[in-house]
Amino acid sequence: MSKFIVRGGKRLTGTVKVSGAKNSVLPIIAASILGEEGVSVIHDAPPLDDVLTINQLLETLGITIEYANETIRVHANREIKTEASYELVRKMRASFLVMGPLLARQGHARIALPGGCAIGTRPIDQHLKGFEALGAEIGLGQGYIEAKVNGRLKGAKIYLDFASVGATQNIMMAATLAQGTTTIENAAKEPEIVDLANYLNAMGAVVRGAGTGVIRIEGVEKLRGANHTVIPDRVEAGTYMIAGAITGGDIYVEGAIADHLTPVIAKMEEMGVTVIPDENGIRVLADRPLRAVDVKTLPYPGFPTDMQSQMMALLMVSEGTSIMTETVFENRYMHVPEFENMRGSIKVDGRTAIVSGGTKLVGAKVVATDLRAGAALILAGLVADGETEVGGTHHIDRGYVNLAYKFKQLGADVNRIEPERNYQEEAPMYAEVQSSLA
Ligand SMILES: CC(=O)N[C@H]1[C@@H](OP(=O)(O)OP(=O)(O)OC[C@H]2O[C@@H](n3ccc(=O)[nH]c3=O)[C@H](O)[C@@H]2O)O[C@H](CO)[C@@H](O)[C@@H]1O
Ligand SMILES: C=C(OP(=O)(O)O)C(=O)O
Repeated sequence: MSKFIVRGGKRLTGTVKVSGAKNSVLPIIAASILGEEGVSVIHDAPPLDDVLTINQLLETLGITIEYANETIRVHANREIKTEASYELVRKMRASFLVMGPLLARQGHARIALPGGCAIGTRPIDQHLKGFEALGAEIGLGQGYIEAKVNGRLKGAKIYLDFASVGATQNIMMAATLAQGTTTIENAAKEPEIVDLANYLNAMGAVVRGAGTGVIRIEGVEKLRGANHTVIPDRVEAGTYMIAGAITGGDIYVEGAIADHLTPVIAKMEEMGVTVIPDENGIRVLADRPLRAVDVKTLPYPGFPTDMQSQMMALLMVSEGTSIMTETVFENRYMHVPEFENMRGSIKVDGRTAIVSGGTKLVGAKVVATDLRAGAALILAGLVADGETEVGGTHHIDRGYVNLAYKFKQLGADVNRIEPERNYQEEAPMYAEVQSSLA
């Protein structure tokens, strides 16, 4: 079984470079389905398991994908199928993002139900409400959701009950080819929504207001492939920023965009970390004891839920008691028992976690229960006494490119131990990506 071995006690220094954002590239690859003419070229596409999964999904639809040197070329200018199988959708919820583009372009999509996962039940009712408002008929049966429309979708006004990132993206993509104007109210405002809107507009769509709570989409007849560079991953950047802070280090996170990380920077500064952004990245310097702070996760521009577990690792070793409140997902404290194995002191009551700081963490065998939990355990391992063994690496591979290598560049003692993988057998494309990185 593959695992990360972290030996604590190293102060991190130096530079680490951020990869393209997982949560941007996935919807952008899904949106490429809309390119009936030409080819899409997507730069800074990080070689992550999730990216390989969505590429495979598009290939099962009959789309040709070329992936080398972090650039993906999508040839969707051909006949495509409209069914996404359970095998691929179950691996990754974001697979459901192909529904909007398929429905818009083909008038039909049959996608396996994405189901729940470790961080909560994650319903898709807001996506479906949007598709129905645009005139689609939705059917549920035998583990699949089927959506169809006679002719084109029709623009509509859609109010989201929650500013869901996925629902905003799915509806935005569906609306690009609808007849007339669509307005999404209480839309999500994440930078990944803006990145997707920029890509759609480059394809010929007319999307306005992305990044605000109201997005307007004027439907057009046809979209074509476009060139696009994915934004840097703000969650990966935030994870390394916390690594700098937790080890009392002095690091530069190259490519990090401070505007995308405002709440993370604000909380770190409140704790006593010095954060110095410039136009190419962010320097993080921690040269004094850190103070406890309270943190509440919220949709953007609030504190990101995807940084909650990493922040909790930092709070465990800061002076004082902190209150963490998770408002986005109802069950995102699965990492707490793992932290407790490392002698972390945390009391969870529903959506609240009370973190007693000032803990001397001790290395232990722990397991990543989800992607960010895995990153947080590695962060805790960086300051724990002795050795921390982090299992569940498949979660971490969904979202962090070359994690052990990047940590080593900063001087951390993080190693990946793994049985030989037969990349060729697992996914032919994997072999290509790995060799392009070598
Ligand atoms: C691939 C990707 O971009 N994933 C991100 C995306 O996930 P995702 O797009 O799945 O997250 P959403 O914003 O949709 O979900 C947020 C909340 O809304 C609820 N909800 C969502 C849709 C719906 O139809 N009904 C409903 O009730 C969810 O259960 C959850 O409690 O945003 C999350 C919130 O920032 C991040 O943690 C994920 O990393
Ligand atoms: C929850 C996450 O991703 P996903 O929505 O793909 O599960 C994440 O990136 O932390």
